[in-house]
Amino acid sequence: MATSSEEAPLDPAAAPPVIVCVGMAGSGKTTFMRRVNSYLHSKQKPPYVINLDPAVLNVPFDSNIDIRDSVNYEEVMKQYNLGPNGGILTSLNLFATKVDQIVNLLEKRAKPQEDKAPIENILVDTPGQIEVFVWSASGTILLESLASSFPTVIAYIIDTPRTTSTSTFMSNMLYACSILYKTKLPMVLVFNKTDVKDAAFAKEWMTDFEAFQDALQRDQEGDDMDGEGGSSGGGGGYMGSLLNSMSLMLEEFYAHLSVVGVSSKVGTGMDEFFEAVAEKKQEFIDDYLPELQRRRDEREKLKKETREKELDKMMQGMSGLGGPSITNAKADDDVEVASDDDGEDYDSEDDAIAERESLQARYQTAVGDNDDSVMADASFAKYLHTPRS
Ligand SMILES: Nc1nc2c(ncn2[C@@H]2O[C@H](COP(=O)(O)OP(=O)(O)OP(=O)(O)O)[C@@H](O)[C@H]2O)c(=O)[nH]1
Repeated sequence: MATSSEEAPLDPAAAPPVIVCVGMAGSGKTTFMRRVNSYLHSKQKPPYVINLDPAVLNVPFDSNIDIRDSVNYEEVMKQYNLGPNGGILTSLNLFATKVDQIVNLLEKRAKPQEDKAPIENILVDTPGQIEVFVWSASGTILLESLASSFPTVIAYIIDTPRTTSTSTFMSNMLYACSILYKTKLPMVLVFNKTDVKDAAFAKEWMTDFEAFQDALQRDQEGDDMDGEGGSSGGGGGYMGSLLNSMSLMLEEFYAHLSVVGVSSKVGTGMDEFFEAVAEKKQEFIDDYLPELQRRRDEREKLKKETREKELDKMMQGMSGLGGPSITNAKADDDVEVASDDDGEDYDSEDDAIAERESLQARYQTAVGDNDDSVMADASFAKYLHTPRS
């Protein structure tokens, strides 16, 4: 029987976009996800929701795939003796081993089916600790796997009222910039909580360098009034000139972003957000997909070269066994090293077996059937269900 991976790949233009929501703790990421979810439901286009935050207590919307159904975060911390961040990271690592299953399932759901309409949007919620997700190997694997089948867009959520000083604004922009360069995916900047503070100031700072200069000046004056060097913005002295140069440097970065203002609480800005997602989806197809393909080809080439090198080495080794070597000294060395290695291997073999067994036991607990399992069930597919309610 043909597996989904053998079936015709999805046409990127017809494939649903994957919207990956990232944002600092308290930026309103969960509220935003809830709003987007209900907006799409109101348009009769229910999204496919994936929760990748193993530590979240309550998700105020139904998710189709929930990392918590597969990995027991508390148990991971206990079993591996980890803190909260290590627990999230290890949970993501365990979950990342199942990414092929997820992508296969999403590919199936994105194609027309007899009984179900194909999904039109895939929403992904990520852990509040951005760095754990964005900078971890498993985060990269998850994102790359999704991006290899679907146009993937990052929605970076920003707390607008807390970004009104030039220095916090710049910190946020640098963070967004680092995420963009790390993930290499198109990004929509979502200025949230616009019911409290309009995002016009931020849009202006991103498009008009002089407006940012004026704001810097104002922050500096504010700091001077504080007397102590102040904390309102950090526009003065060394900080002032640093912010100045950075805003110049970031001009190119701003040019590649879509910026929208939303209020997750009130519900404004949703149409603009989806327009931005459509724009970034097209950008993904035009710019990112060829780049992704180039990287994939490069990786394949490298793998092939390594394989050929190994094969070469092996063939040389085999021909060395066939008769007297013309480079005896080298051959002697080789034998010596080999026998040394053998001895060491034998000694450490017991350790290796013990280590393997203990790892095996932990892994068993992680994925196994016992009650302490950190993986709620090894037969993962059964958790890839439709919304619960
Ligand atoms: N006024 C206003 N408040 C908002 C908005 N969106 C979120 N909030 C509030 O911001 C706070 C944080 O929102 P969350 O959605 O929990 O933020 P989060 O980024 O998921 O936070 P973590 O769960 O800590 O990662 C809550 O008190 C929300 O009610 C908004 O658009 N307007």
